[in-house]
Amino acid sequence: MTDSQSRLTVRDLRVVIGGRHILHGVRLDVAGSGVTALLGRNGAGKTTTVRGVLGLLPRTGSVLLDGEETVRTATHALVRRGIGYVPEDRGIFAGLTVAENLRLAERDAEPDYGLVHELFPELKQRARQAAGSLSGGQQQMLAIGRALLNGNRMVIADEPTKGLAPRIVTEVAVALERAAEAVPVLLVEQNLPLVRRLAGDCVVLADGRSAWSGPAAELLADPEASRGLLGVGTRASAKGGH
Ligand SMILES: Nc1ncnc2c1ncn2[C@@H]1O[C@H](COP(=O)(O)OP(=O)(O)OP(=O)(O)O)[C@@H](O)[C@H]1O
Repeated sequence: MTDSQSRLTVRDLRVVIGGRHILHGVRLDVAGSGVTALLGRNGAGKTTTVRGVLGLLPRTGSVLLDGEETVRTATHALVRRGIGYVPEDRGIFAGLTVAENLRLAERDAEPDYGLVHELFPELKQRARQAAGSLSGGQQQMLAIGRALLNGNRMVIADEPTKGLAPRIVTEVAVALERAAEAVPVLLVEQNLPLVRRLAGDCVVLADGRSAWSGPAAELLADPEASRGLLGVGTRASAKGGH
């Protein structure tokens, strides 16, 4: 890790939806480099945490981006301050071409197409193809590429490998690994072998709270802790993949 300061520091994040308390005080630090994984069983609150951080849901608590409080900052302003988002459903425009999807995401005066095309040469080759006709893996690469186009301070990717074939998961993993060389990544992920490969630190949520945080390797080396926190044995999940 080149930067010991947290890029994102979340404290006591609380979200209430329709009168129901979904997050009860999440604590999360995203390192200044590399991949930090956000883990937890289905329904633990991972997506709600991401949406809360981004201001897509009303939230209270503290969300510091490079030490600056953003908990009252609107989503559009937060995005301009440098958070790239790869949503769970990828959020690409199926009827537009690959190039048009990227152009729509341009924010900086000089968007970094060099980085995007270096990481994902296919996006250059398929520039004129309708995004809706791309494979799931290619669409994911478009979604990640779009988040890397601008000089972001960090990227948040919500389950980018969900539903992808194993070979494509490997491609997305390589892409994320390379993306994390350029910008710190907060990765929501259920694929534990992928977490083992990519993540430095991880935070595990349970019932809308942070239940564990520390080095991902440490958690995944402890089958009992993994089973208790994630509901899976790490050996079984290594075989099963997802
Ligand atoms: N819009 C909503 N209205 C009501 N309840 C919601 C809403 N969004 C999320 N929840 C509830 O909040 C809890 C956390 O959901 P969330 O999607 O954040 O979990 P998750 O950890 O991302 O799960 P998964 O791994 O299945 O995506 C769940 O019990 C879910 O049913």
